[in-house]
Amino acid sequence: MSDPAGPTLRDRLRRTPAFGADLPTFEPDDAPDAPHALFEEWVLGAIDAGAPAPQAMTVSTRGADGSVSARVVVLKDVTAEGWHFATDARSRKVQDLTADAAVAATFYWPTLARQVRLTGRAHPAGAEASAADFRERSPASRGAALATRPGEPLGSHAELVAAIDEATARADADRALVLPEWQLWVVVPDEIEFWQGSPERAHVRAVYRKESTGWTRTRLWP
Ligand SMILES: Cc1cc2nc3c(=O)[nH]c(=O)nc-3n(C[C@H](O)[C@H](O)[C@H](O)COP(=O)(O)O)c2cc1C
Repeated sequence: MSDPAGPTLRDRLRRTPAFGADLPTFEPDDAPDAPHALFEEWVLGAIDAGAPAPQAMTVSTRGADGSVSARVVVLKDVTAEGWHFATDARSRKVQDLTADAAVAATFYWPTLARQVRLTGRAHPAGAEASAADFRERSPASRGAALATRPGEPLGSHAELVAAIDEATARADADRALVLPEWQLWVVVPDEIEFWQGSPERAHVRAVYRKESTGWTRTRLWP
């Protein structure tokens, strides 16, 4: 709780700057023809600049009942096919995407004041790619994935820790062990927006849209 005599939460939020001063620039006129190349440039720039969790991707979905939800996942790769992430087939996001493939994915690199927004559709990458992704995980990550029962009520934290210990030992003993519910998913965008914040508030915004002839690129008012 904040000190009742001190500044309010509202004051603190208003006084906290959203961006730093030393920001990169973005010139859409010089950007690559395909958004994949620009995204790669930006995510590599975020990694090289030491941005925290540069691979964090917020995936937003819509369920069969129309309810929406969003959560952070780890970006595994970007290929000509799309943006890859891995998850458990029993999770809400997979239930949502199975009912409705429409998806949005968002990246934000705060120290660079850069945001990327994708919208499109998602599909599973297939059993082989999913198993390969699972096998590439560390024993601890495989153990954690094997132990969990996504979204089910959990009695205590100790129960989780014991389940992870037991599953990690199994994963350690058997390199070939794969969680059947492990799924690699691919987000295939039809629109990608790149946004570069500016200390002068002249933010730069450009959107790529997929047309039958290829990608178009348009500068937008921020
Ligand atoms: C930084 C970060 C990375 C995460 N990476 C993943 C991931 O790669 N896959 C995943 O299923 N959940 C990941 N999670 C957990 C999800 O955000 C989410 O809590 C979980 O997948 C359940 O989501 P759902 O019930 O909406 O499907 C991550 C969370 C954070 C904060």
